[in-house]
Amino acid sequence: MSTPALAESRTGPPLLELVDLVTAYRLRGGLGRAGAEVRAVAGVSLDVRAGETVGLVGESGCGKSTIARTIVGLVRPSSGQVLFEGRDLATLPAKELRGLRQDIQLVFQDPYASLNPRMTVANLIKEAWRIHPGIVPRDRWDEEVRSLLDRVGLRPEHAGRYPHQFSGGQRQRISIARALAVRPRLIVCDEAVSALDVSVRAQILNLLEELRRDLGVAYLFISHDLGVVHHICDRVAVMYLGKIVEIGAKESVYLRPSHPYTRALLSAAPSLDDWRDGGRQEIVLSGDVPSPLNPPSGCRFRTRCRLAQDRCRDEEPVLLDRGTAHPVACHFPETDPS
Ligand SMILES: Nc1ncnc2c1ncn2[C@@H]1O[C@H](COP(=O)(O)OP(=O)(O)OP(=O)(O)O)[C@@H](O)[C@H]1O
Repeated sequence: MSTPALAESRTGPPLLELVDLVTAYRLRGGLGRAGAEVRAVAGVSLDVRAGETVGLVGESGCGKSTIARTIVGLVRPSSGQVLFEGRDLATLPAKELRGLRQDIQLVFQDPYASLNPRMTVANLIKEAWRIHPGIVPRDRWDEEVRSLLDRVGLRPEHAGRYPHQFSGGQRQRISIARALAVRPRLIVCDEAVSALDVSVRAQILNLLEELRRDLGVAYLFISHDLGVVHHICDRVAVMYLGKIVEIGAKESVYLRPSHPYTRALLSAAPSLDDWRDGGRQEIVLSGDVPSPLNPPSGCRFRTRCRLAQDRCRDEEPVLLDRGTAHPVACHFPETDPS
């Protein structure tokens, strides 16, 4: 359901730009690791343009949520930059930063955890206007709540109800309404549809797509589900152990994956069976994801890669167009159709 034209025309300036972003957590204690640093995001560059949907995929623990949390300011980058329309979030004066925080909203996997159970839907939405005054005049709040609920497919009478009175899909609609209340330019969706069953998931994806079409909102769409990302995104970035290993237009990455990790992920995604006509052999990844506390030398994927050679141990591959259809961080990318 994405717009093919957008995938090709990346002309405007970036709305969001991550420049060599590193985000590390310092461990507090236990097992002699106190003070050790987990580089959950280990040098990521990525951009999202206005009205675009960029997917970020990878196994659990590869750093996707840390990227989301860094973008919205819940954790601070250790180095590198998060730029919004060219402005560095780390160096902006507090007042400008507040305005900018309004432009970027986060929608989580578990809407129940992010919705205060003691507030009605109307108050949850109005709270956003209390935090960011000046968006909607107070005398229009009730009217605007009704219009937002309508926008996300809920009814006016839902305004007076509490989060526990809704289904999972409806709660995610409330989260989206609350995010939209501050008129964001970018919504970071962190596994936003992962907890929903298939039919509700499709409804929420269609809603996000509709909002993009009507309001021009852009998405950074984080998911471990390659089928969902294929459905909604224009571009896709594949992450492994804190780094992007392959990035490009969705059609290019899905039809011509070049990194052995991307190939393995795609081959193992059951939700893509319809799309690929059942033609792909599953590539089984051996071993576990290494700890980001002590990542392998050279290529981080080499300990699980069936194509690894000595060079992969000695030299870290950078993200480059290597005669592949799009940039890939691999010394030995595969270019034949898989
Ligand atoms: N607060 C924290 N303190 C220490 N380490 C953390 C913290 N949060 C995350 N990590 C570690 O950082 C790495 C990346 O975690 P992150 O949650 O960003 O990955 P993810 O790809 O979003 O995974 P998931 O889909 O399971 O949430 C993991 O190794 C995780 O254990």
